[in-house]
Amino acid sequence: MSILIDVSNLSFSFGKGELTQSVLKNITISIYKGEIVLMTGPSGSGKTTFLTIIGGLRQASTGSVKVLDEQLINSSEQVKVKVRKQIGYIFQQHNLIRSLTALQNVSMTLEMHQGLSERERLNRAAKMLQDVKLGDRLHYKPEQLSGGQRQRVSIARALVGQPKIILADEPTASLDKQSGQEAVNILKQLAKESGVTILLVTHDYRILDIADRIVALEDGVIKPA
Ligand SMILES: Nc1ncnc2c1ncn2[C@@H]1O[C@H](COP(=O)(O)OP(=O)(O)OP(=O)(O)O)[C@@H](O)[C@H]1O
Repeated sequence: MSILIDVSNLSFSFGKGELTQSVLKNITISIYKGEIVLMTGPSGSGKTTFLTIIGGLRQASTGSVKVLDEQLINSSEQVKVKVRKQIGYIFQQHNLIRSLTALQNVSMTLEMHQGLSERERLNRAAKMLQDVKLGDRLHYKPEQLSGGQRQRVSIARALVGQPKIILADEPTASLDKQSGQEAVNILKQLAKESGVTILLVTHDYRILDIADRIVALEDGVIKPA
Protein backbone atom coordinates (compact mmCIF):
# COMPACT_ATOMS: atom_id res chain seq x y z
CA MET A 1 0.00 0.00 0.00
CA SER A 2 1.27 3.45 -0.75
CA ILE A 3 2.09 5.93 1.96
CA LEU A 4 0.44 9.32 1.43
CA ILE A 5 1.64 11.02 4.60
CA ASP A 6 5.13 10.16 5.77
CA VAL A 7 6.39 12.03 8.80
CA SER A 8 9.68 11.34 10.51
CA ASN A 9 11.37 13.11 13.40
CA LEU A 10 9.18 16.18 13.05
CA SER A 11 9.70 18.74 15.80
CA PHE A 12 8.05 22.13 16.03
CA SER A 13 8.21 25.03 18.48
CA PHE A 14 6.41 28.34 18.83
CA GLY A 15 8.40 31.41 19.83
CA LYS A 16 12.10 32.08 20.15
CA GLY A 17 14.74 32.15 22.87
CA GLU A 18 13.49 31.92 26.44
CA LEU A 19 9.88 31.99 25.26
CA THR A 20 10.27 28.90 23.07
CA GLN A 21 7.45 26.42 23.55
CA SER A 22 8.16 23.00 22.14
CA VAL A 23 4.84 21.68 20.77
CA LEU A 24 5.74 18.66 18.61
CA LYS A 25 8.59 16.43 19.67
CA ASN A 26 10.24 14.05 17.27
CA ILE A 27 7.05 12.76 15.68
CA THR A 28 7.18 9.79 13.33
CA ILE A 29 4.07 8.38 11.65
CA SER A 30 3.10 6.97 8.24
CA ILE A 31 -0.45 7.08 6.94
CA TYR A 32 -1.49 4.85 4.06
CA LYS A 33 -3.76 5.41 1.09
CA GLY A 34 -7.42 4.97 2.01
CA GLU A 35 -6.78 4.85 5.74
CA ILE A 36 -8.91 6.70 8.29
CA VAL A 37 -6.67 7.76 11.16
CA LEU A 38 -8.05 9.49 14.24
CA MET A 39 -5.71 11.49 16.41
CA THR A 40 -6.86 12.11 19.96
CA GLY A 41 -5.16 13.86 22.84
CA PRO A 42 -5.76 16.46 25.48
CA SER A 43 -6.33 20.12 24.71
CA GLY A 44 -3.07 21.86 23.92
CA SER A 45 -1.21 18.68 23.02
CA GLY A 46 -0.38 19.96 19.53
CA LYS A 47 -3.04 18.28 17.37
CA THR A 48 -4.07 21.36 15.40
CA THR A 49 -0.46 22.39 14.97
CA PHE A 50 0.31 18.96 13.54
CA LEU A 51 -2.65 19.10 11.16
CA THR A 52 -1.73 22.54 9.84
CA ILE A 53 1.85 21.40 9.12
CA ILE A 54 0.59 18.32 7.24
CA GLY A 55 -1.83 20.55 5.32
CA GLY A 56 0.90 22.93 4.16
CA LEU A 57 -0.71 25.74 6.15
CA ARG A 58 2.18 26.14 8.58
CA GLN A 59 5.91 25.88 7.90
CA ALA A 60 8.05 23.51 9.94
CA SER A 61 11.80 23.27 9.65
CA THR A 62 12.93 20.19 11.58
CA GLY A 63 12.49 16.60 10.45
CA SER A 64 10.81 15.25 7.34
CA VAL A 65 7.16 15.71 6.32
CA LYS A 66 6.32 14.11 2.99
CA VAL A 67 2.76 14.60 1.84
CA LEU A 68 1.79 13.14 -1.55
CA ASP A 69 5.50 12.67 -2.23
CA GLU A 70 6.31 16.35 -1.67
CA GLN A 71 8.70 17.39 1.10
CA LEU A 72 7.06 20.17 3.12
CA ILE A 73 9.96 20.91 5.44
CA ASN A 74 11.48 24.22 4.37
CA SER A 75 9.40 23.99 1.20
CA SER A 76 8.60 26.73 -1.28
CA GLU A 77 5.15 28.31 -1.43
CA GLN A 78 4.73 26.64 -4.82
CA VAL A 79 5.14 23.16 -3.32
CA LYS A 80 2.74 23.97 -0.49
CA VAL A 81 0.12 25.24 -2.94
CA LYS A 82 0.46 22.08 -5.03
CA VAL A 83 -0.14 19.92 -1.95
CA ARG A 84 -3.00 22.09 -0.66
CA LYS A 85 -4.88 21.69 -3.94
CA GLN A 86 -5.07 17.95 -3.31
CA ILE A 87 -6.34 18.27 0.25
CA GLY A 88 -9.87 18.88 1.52
CA TYR A 89 -10.15 20.64 4.87
CA ILE A 90 -12.92 20.37 7.44
CA PHE A 91 -12.82 22.63 10.48
CA GLN A 92 -14.60 22.69 13.82
CA GLN A 93 -16.47 25.80 12.84
CA HIS A 94 -17.81 25.10 9.41
CA ASN A 95 -16.33 28.31 7.91
CA LEU A 96 -19.07 28.54 5.31
CA ILE A 97 -19.70 31.90 3.69
CA ARG A 98 -22.88 33.28 5.21
CA SER A 99 -24.16 35.17 2.20
CA LEU A 100 -23.89 32.16 -0.12
CA THR A 101 -26.19 29.16 -0.43
CA ALA A 102 -25.05 25.60 0.28
CA LEU A 103 -24.71 25.04 -3.47
CA GLN A 104 -22.66 28.20 -3.98
CA ASN A 105 -20.42 27.42 -0.99
CA VAL A 106 -19.61 23.99 -2.40
CA SER A 107 -19.27 24.97 -6.07
CA MET A 108 -16.97 27.88 -5.19
CA THR A 109 -14.25 25.41 -4.22
CA LEU A 110 -14.20 24.16 -7.79
CA GLU A 111 -13.27 27.56 -9.18
CA MET A 112 -9.61 26.77 -8.67
CA HIS A 113 -10.03 23.64 -10.77
CA GLN A 114 -9.31 24.89 -14.23
CA GLY A 115 -11.42 23.89 -17.16
CA LEU A 116 -14.80 23.41 -15.52
CA SER A 117 -17.65 25.54 -16.77
CA GLU A 118 -19.97 27.16 -14.25
CA ARG A 119 -22.70 24.67 -15.14
CA GLU A 120 -20.33 21.73 -14.52
CA ARG A 121 -19.28 23.22 -11.19
CA LEU A 122 -22.88 23.61 -10.10
CA ASN A 123 -23.79 20.10 -11.27
CA ARG A 124 -20.91 18.54 -9.37
CA ALA A 125 -21.67 20.55 -6.27
CA ALA A 126 -25.34 19.54 -6.39
CA LYS A 127 -24.41 15.88 -6.79
CA MET A 128 -22.03 16.14 -3.83
CA LEU A 129 -24.72 17.77 -1.69
CA GLN A 130 -27.09 14.94 -2.61
CA ASP A 131 -24.41 12.48 -1.48
CA VAL A 132 -24.35 14.13 1.96
CA LYS A 133 -28.16 13.95 1.99
CA LEU A 134 -28.76 17.65 1.45
CA GLY A 135 -30.28 17.43 -2.01
CA ASP A 136 -33.34 19.26 -0.68
CA ARG A 137 -31.31 22.09 0.87
CA LEU A 138 -29.25 23.29 -2.10
CA HIS A 139 -30.49 26.86 -1.94
CA TYR A 140 -30.43 27.30 1.83
CA LYS A 141 -27.95 29.68 3.42
CA PRO A 142 -25.85 28.49 6.39
CA GLU A 143 -28.06 30.22 8.98
CA GLN A 144 -31.10 28.35 7.63
CA LEU A 145 -29.42 25.00 8.27
CA SER A 146 -28.90 23.03 11.49
CA GLY A 147 -25.39 22.56 12.89
CA GLY A 148 -25.21 19.01 11.54
CA GLN A 149 -26.44 20.08 8.11
CA ARG A 150 -23.85 22.88 7.99
CA GLN A 151 -21.12 20.43 8.83
CA ARG A 152 -22.35 18.16 6.05
CA VAL A 153 -22.10 21.12 3.66
CA SER A 154 -18.48 21.50 4.73
CA ILE A 155 -17.92 17.79 4.16
CA ALA A 156 -19.34 18.22 0.64
CA ARG A 157 -17.11 21.25 0.14
CA ALA A 158 -14.06 19.29 1.26
CA LEU A 159 -14.81 16.31 -1.01
CA VAL A 160 -16.11 18.02 -4.15
CA GLY A 161 -12.65 18.70 -5.58
CA GLN A 162 -11.84 14.96 -5.37
CA PRO A 163 -8.92 15.42 -2.97
CA LYS A 164 -6.53 12.61 -2.10
CA ILE A 165 -6.49 13.55 1.58
CA ILE A 166 -9.04 15.02 3.99
CA LEU A 167 -7.77 16.81 7.08
CA ALA A 168 -10.45 17.36 9.70
CA ASP A 169 -9.99 19.35 12.91
CA GLU A 170 -12.59 18.55 15.59
CA PRO A 171 -15.41 18.27 13.02
CA THR A 172 -17.99 17.20 15.61
CA ALA A 173 -17.01 19.52 18.46
CA SER A 174 -20.05 21.76 18.14
CA LEU A 175 -22.56 19.02 17.30
CA ASP A 176 -24.82 16.84 19.43
CA LYS A 177 -24.12 13.11 19.49
CA GLN A 178 -26.53 12.12 16.75
CA SER A 179 -25.64 14.87 14.26
CA GLY A 180 -21.95 14.29 14.93
CA GLN A 181 -22.18 10.60 14.27
CA GLU A 182 -24.32 11.12 11.20
CA ALA A 183 -21.79 13.59 9.76
CA VAL A 184 -18.73 11.39 10.33
CA ASN A 185 -20.51 8.27 9.11
CA ILE A 186 -21.32 10.01 5.83
CA LEU A 187 -17.73 11.23 5.64
CA LYS A 188 -16.44 7.70 6.19
CA GLN A 189 -18.78 6.16 3.63
CA LEU A 190 -17.86 8.67 0.92
CA ALA A 191 -14.15 8.41 1.73
CA LYS A 192 -14.20 4.63 1.49
CA GLU A 193 -16.07 4.77 -1.82
CA SER A 194 -13.49 7.06 -3.36
CA GLY A 195 -10.34 5.82 -1.58
CA VAL A 196 -9.69 9.13 0.16
CA THR A 197 -7.32 9.14 3.14
CA ILE A 198 -8.52 10.89 6.28
CA LEU A 199 -6.58 12.32 9.20
CA LEU A 200 -9.08 13.53 11.78
CA VAL A 201 -8.21 15.21 15.05
CA THR A 202 -10.75 14.87 17.82
CA HIS A 203 -11.38 14.48 21.47
CA ASP A 204 -14.89 13.27 20.81
CA TYR A 205 -14.80 9.68 22.04
CA ARG A 206 -18.23 9.06 20.53
CA ILE A 207 -16.82 8.89 17.00
CA LEU A 208 -13.75 6.74 17.54
CA ASP A 209 -15.43 3.75 15.90
CA ILE A 210 -15.09 5.25 12.40
CA ALA A 211 -11.30 4.88 12.62
CA ASP A 212 -9.11 2.26 10.99
CA ARG A 213 -6.42 3.35 13.43
CA ILE A 214 -6.31 5.60 16.48
CA VAL A 215 -3.20 7.41 17.68
CA ALA A 216 -2.82 9.69 20.67
CA LEU A 217 -0.79 12.87 20.85
CA GLU A 218 0.29 13.67 24.38
CA ASP A 219 2.60 16.53 25.15
CA GLY A 220 3.79 16.61 21.56
CA VAL A 221 4.63 12.90 21.47
CA ILE A 222 2.71 10.21 19.55
CA LYS A 223 1.60 7.17 21.49
CA PRO A 224 -0.46 4.20 20.36
CA ALA A 225 -3.99 4.82 21.67
N1 LIG B 1 0.16 30.70 17.00
C1 LIG B 1 0.61 30.25 18.19
N2 LIG B 1 1.59 30.91 18.85
C2 LIG B 1 2.08 30.44 20.01
N3 LIG B 1 1.66 29.32 20.62
C3 LIG B 1 0.69 28.62 20.01
C4 LIG B 1 0.11 29.04 18.76
N4 LIG B 1 -0.83 28.12 18.40
C5 LIG B 1 -0.85 27.20 19.37
N5 LIG B 1 0.06 27.48 20.33
C6 LIG B 1 0.34 26.66 21.54
O1 LIG B 1 0.75 25.37 21.10
C7 LIG B 1 0.18 24.34 21.92
C8 LIG B 1 -0.55 23.33 21.03
O2 LIG B 1 -1.69 23.97 20.45
P1 LIG B 1 -2.66 23.17 19.45
O3 LIG B 1 -3.71 24.11 19.03
O4 LIG B 1 -1.86 22.50 18.41
O5 LIG B 1 -3.24 22.07 20.45
P2 LIG B 1 -4.50 21.10 20.26
O6 LIG B 1 -4.02 19.76 20.72
O7 LIG B 1 -5.02 21.22 18.89
O8 LIG B 1 -5.51 21.68 21.31
P3 LIG B 1 -7.13 21.72 21.25
O9 LIG B 1 -7.56 20.28 21.36
O10 LIG B 1 -7.49 22.52 22.46
O11 LIG B 1 -7.51 22.36 19.96
C9 LIG B 1 -0.70 25.06 22.93
O12 LIG B 1 0.00 25.12 24.15
C10 LIG B 1 -0.90 26.43 22.36
O13 LIG B 1 -1.00 27.39 23.37
